[in-house]
Amino acid sequence: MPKIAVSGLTKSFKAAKGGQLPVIQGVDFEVAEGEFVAIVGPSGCGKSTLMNILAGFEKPDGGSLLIDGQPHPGPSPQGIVISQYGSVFPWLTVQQNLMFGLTGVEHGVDAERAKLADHYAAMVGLKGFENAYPHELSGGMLKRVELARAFIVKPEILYLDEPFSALDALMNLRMRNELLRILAEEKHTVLLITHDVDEALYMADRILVLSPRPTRIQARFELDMPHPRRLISPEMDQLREAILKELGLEMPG
Ligand SMILES: Nc1ncnc2c1ncn2[C@@H]1O[C@H](COP(=O)(O)OP(=O)(O)OP(=O)(O)O)[C@@H](O)[C@H]1O
Repeated sequence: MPKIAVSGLTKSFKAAKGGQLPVIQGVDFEVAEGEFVAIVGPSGCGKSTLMNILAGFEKPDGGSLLIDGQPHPGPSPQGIVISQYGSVFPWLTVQQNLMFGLTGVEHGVDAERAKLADHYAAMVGLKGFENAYPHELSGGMLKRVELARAFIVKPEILYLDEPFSALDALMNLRMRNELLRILAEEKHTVLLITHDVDEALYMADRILVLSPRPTRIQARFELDMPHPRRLISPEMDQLREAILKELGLEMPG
């Protein structure tokens, strides 16, 4: 059974000038457990709307969305979203931010939760910063706190909505490697929404290309390649060109 099964999904919004603005027009795909699927699409096509529906924050008008064969349970710790905007609490230390989501009895007493928080802080390279406040950290370090905060609750699905797009180019590349390293240790199902084709090529097992709004899936690409990947190779160049062509960007011959 697929982890996520989406079929015939549709969504419209009320348009500012009256009438309906169709945004999603019949999206179908499945994601297997442990698979990393990237969804790329042109600006304004409906990527964030699709992600909000997939993560359970928004209801579709039509179609079905099943998680483990069941109707979507809505937002829950089973599915964690990481977006470009960040969600770290500025008034809590790194350790307190990481402990925040550990509310279950299985997480034990405070001392055990603090130990778990420190383990995850170390996993994302923040050892020694457990007692630092967010304003004392760089943008890349804040992103690491967010990754740790997502992984510590052991979500079954990670929803990544342009997670690294607010970082500078070098930090963006670092965080891709960091994410892949953690995913190799702790297998999760991942859905990444991005406009960055290279980000998708670097990390995903499969890439779905969305059409302009009202969006549907226009093309699908399989990437049966081991990690770490070289972004410059004849195979990657061919894939990149094919995806950019689907997005309406022809490379000069
Ligand atoms: N709550 C809403 N009410 C009305 N219209 C909306 C709403 N949310 C999104 N839209 C419209 O739906 C369309 C798709 O928006 P969405 O943010 O999903 O696109 P996107 O592909 O994520 O965009 P970008 O690449 O620029 O981030 C846009 O035209 C937007 O104005």
